[in-house]
Amino acid sequence: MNSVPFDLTGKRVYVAGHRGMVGSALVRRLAREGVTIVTVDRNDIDLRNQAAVFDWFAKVKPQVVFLAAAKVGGILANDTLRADFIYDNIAIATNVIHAAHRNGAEKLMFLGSSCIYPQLAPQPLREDMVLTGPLEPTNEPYAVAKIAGIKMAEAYRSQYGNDFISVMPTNLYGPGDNYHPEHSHVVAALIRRFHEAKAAGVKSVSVWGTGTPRREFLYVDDMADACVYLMRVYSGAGLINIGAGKDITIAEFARLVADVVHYRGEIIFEPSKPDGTPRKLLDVGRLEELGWRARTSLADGLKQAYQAYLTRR
Ligand SMILES: NC(=O)C1=CN([C@@H]2O[C@H](COP(=O)(O)OP(=O)(O)OC[C@H]3O[C@@H](n4cnc5c(N)ncnc54)[C@H](OP(=O)(O)O)[C@@H]3O)[C@@H](O)[C@H]2O)C=CC1
Ligand SMILES: C[C@H]1O[C@H](OP(=O)(O)OP(=O)(O)OC[C@H]2O[C@@H](n3cnc4c(=O)[nH]c(N)nc43)[C@H](O)[C@@H]2O)[C@@H](O)[C@@H](O)C1=O
Repeated sequence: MNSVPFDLTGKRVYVAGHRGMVGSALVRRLAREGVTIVTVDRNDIDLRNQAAVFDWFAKVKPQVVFLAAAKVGGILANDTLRADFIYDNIAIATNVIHAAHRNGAEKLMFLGSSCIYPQLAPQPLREDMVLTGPLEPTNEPYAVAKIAGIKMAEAYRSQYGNDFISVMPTNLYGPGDNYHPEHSHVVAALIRRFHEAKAAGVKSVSVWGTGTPRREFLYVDDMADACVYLMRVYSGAGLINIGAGKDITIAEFARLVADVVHYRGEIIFEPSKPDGTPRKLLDVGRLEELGWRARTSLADGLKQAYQAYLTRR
């Protein structure tokens, strides 16, 4: 596996999706790197608009690109807004990756997701398991769009020699998360639901599904640190999983969140809501071989995430 030092110092670094949870964590993390961070608001450039993206790239010519922009959501959003998830995410990936190539970007990192792996693949999930089996139905459109982005990065490396890499993050949480009652991921959803139940003195709180699926959670500032680290040290066609290396059942996780929020009521499960894939623990062997490990424990991360929720603007 190639480990080629890439010096970020003094470079013009474009963070696509800079207002999002990962994008804002990347901006925080890159502030320590002596780079010129370049961003553009969605109201100015909709990354689904190819002409606008090509014009902007030709003017700004970012040297490095973190492609964190995407249509993102939890299991219910993915399962209901299926056309939006595939259209937006294929459009964003194709426009930004091609624009980076056309304008000579020295390096680009595409952010995929752990949902690209087959629904029932052996665990933990290794990077070579992509496309070895059927995908999880609830987020298949999103996963197909992410796989397209991965394949584009590989194809541009093969045909044009572009140094475009792809990383596969596990479930992420932390400051700047999306707290939408239906469309959020489980961490933000339960922080908000338990907090509101505590404030209202509600006797019980419902958690979707059976509580039996297992999930791995990585604090978003660890994710940003891993991305900057890999941008500096990794250059290759293969994917790199970014994870915490351990998982937990949703039932145990809900208990953890209730404890952090100090909610004392009952937790009841709603089996009519989708469980999604039973497990998606990432194999982080490649990441550790490259010298990076997650530092924030789930207990500490949840405390910080709850504080961020309480102080969010
Ligand atoms: N959250 C998670 O658990 C995981 C996330 N990922 C990946 O990490 C990346 C970031 O995710 P996350 O930070 O959670 O997502 P967010 O939804 O928090 O951020 C996504 C960002 O993309 C921007 N964006 C979306 N559509 C467009 C568009 N058409 N034009 C311009 N900008 C757009 C949004 O802008 P605006 O805010 O203005 O709408 C937002 O800033 C994504 O690629 C996602 O697939 C991977 C695995 C897990
Ligand atoms: C990152 C990943 O995120 C998505 O996949 P997911 O991991 O299934 O995402 P999730 O966080 O929404 O659910 C995790 C588990 O949690 C349970 N669960 C309980 N109660 C709530 C709840 O209130 N909200 C949500 N969302 N889930 C709940 C839920 O039933 C499921 O078993 C992909 O669409 C895709 O976007 C992707 O790549």
